[in-house]
Amino acid sequence: MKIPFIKCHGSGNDFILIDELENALAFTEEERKHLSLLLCDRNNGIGSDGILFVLGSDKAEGRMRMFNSDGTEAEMCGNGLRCVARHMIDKLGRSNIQIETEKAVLSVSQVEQIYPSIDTFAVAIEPVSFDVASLPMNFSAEQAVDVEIPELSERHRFTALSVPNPHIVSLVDEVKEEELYEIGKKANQLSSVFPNGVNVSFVQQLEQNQIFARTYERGVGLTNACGTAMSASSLVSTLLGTNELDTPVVVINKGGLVHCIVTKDGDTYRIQLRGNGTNVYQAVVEVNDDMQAFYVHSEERFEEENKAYEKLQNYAASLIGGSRA
Ligand SMILES: N[C@@H](CCC[C@H](N)C(=O)O)C(=O)O
Repeated sequence: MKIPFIKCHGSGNDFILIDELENALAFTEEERKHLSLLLCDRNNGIGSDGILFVLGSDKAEGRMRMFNSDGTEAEMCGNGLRCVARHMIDKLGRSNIQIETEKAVLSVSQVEQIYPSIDTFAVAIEPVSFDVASLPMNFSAEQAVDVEIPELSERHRFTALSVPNPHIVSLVDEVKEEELYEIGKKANQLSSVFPNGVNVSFVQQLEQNQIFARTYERGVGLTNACGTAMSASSLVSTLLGTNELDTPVVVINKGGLVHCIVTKDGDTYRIQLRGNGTNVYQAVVEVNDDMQAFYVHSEERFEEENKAYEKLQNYAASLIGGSRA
């Protein structure tokens, strides 16, 4: 079968976007899982953190389903939703639409650029809950805000929240990648505490309304950035750190930067995530019937937008004293 796709990314969190509706494809659940395992593989596949399947919806202009590279489906994907928003906005020629996701119908729009020449998309990250049952997480209280999880680490404190996929966030003085990898891996093997797994983030407050976030993603491992994690991290560092409500928090990540705006409406927190939705190339992948082999042809690259994105990446790296040269 021939499958047209777009290779795209949000903050370097990269995806294969397949529009099932546009291409008259209707995969079974097993096929979506198999395609994710086959195509996301960094060594033998196309290589990506996940697949974004775009489907029709009777509640919104479109529907997104997101599969991690290990073939599991996630409730939500913030960076992926920006890519799907861009795809649908380009397709429909409208700058404000709604996309159905597993847990909610979410507003997405094209907004003011966060950096010169970077088309920017704002997506709602909702619903947000601090109830441990919403992750789910087995814990001795209804919420786990700034608590120790001795099974995971004796050094760090964590806050658990769903946005609506499951996250734990730890504010640290310095993000140590190896330590994050170990804790993230352990958390995803600790089914007595996190029966459905969890995304684990380390967050460093750089200055007021500016943080650096790094995430070990459930179903993937360490990624350049995770949109829901950056949203969760902005909220947690607003509650426990020095960020302000209603003010863009600049979240620097390994793949660039985004802005997150946290608002409070009564007891409800809302987060808006703003950032790129960059297309790298589009192509057609031919997959054999048993989904064990594939061939990619007719690749068309989007050079200009990728050059523009490199400038954003260099700028983001300069903010944390790094260089991508
Ligand atoms: N990278 C995503 C999140 C993808 C899903 C996550 N790994 C999970 O299983 O919850 C994002 O940008 O939010």
